[in-house]
Amino acid sequence: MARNLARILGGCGSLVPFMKTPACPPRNSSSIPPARTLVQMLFSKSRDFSLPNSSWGEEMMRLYEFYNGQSDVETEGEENQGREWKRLPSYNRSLKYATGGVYLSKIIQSKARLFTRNIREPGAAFEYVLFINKEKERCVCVFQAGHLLEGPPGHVHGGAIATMIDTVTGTHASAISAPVMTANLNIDYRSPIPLGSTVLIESTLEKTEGRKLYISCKVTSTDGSKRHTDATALFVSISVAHLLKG
Ligand SMILES: CCCCCCCC/C=C\CCCCCCCC(=O)SCCNC(=O)CCNC(=O)[C@H](O)C(C)(C)COP(=O)(O)OP(=O)(O)OC[C@H]1O[C@@H](n2cnc3c(N)ncnc32)[C@H](O)[C@@H]1OP(=O)(O)O
Repeated sequence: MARNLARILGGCGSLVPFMKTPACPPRNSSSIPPARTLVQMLFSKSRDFSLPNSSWGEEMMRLYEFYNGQSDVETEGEENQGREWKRLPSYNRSLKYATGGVYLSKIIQSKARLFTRNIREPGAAFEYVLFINKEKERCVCVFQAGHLLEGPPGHVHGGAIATMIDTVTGTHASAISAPVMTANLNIDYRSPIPLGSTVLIESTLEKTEGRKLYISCKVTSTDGSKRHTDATALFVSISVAHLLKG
């Protein structure tokens, strides 16, 4: 299942064989990238945004190392090491493999990118890493909120918090039953989140009913002493055809 999610979450490099035309056709020869750049575009490995970068603060690094130390490292063809958690890689494309259809094909060839992984400046916006427990009952996300996410002065915008809750619960639901879409999201904002701080976002699978997955979520300070946000979410499993309607 985790491998299945990793496949869906995979990066844009692997889309290339499925594309009939270049992602951004050049208007004239002067806009053709140099050969070295083309080689990099075709063969470089997509950036995994869930790995540490220079913007991660002390608390972000401490928690990353804490959960990563309890996580299996995925290696091709090797047995799991039996640890409790697994880090979920994260790329700036939400789809790895095109499944056909003109609408989807247009999206893939467009500039569309996964919202939370769109801002390339390290530390500017959504810095996060997600871990899922092996039984998939729980996910934990370590989130550091950058300056572009300001809402009330010095604090994180409520929409940015909602985005992260949707991302964590949505990734959790996808790991259980991909693909899914958010049908309902309820949020109680209890205390503001200081900009630049690191918080924990934890999701729990409450129940499944046919195609419906009910997930609860809380955002707390990293020591658990402060409750920032509570949420509940309903996800519905969809067929890929649902996304092809346009
Ligand atoms: C190939 C794709 C792969 C994707 C994989 C991604 C991998 C992860 C990648 C990157 C990680 C980032 C993760 C981010 C996650 C973000 C997710 C979003 O933000 S999604 C965007 C916002 N959501 C919408 O735009 C939905 C719009 N709504 C719909 O499309 C439909 O309404 C939908 C799919 C939700 C349901 O439509 P129906 O036709 O399939 O099914 P019906 O029959 O209406 O509902 C099914 C059941 O759900 C209940 N239901 C539906 N909506 C409900 C609601 N709002 N409240 C309560 N119940 C509801 C119904 O009553 C029904 O229940 P009964 O089976 O009869 O018991």
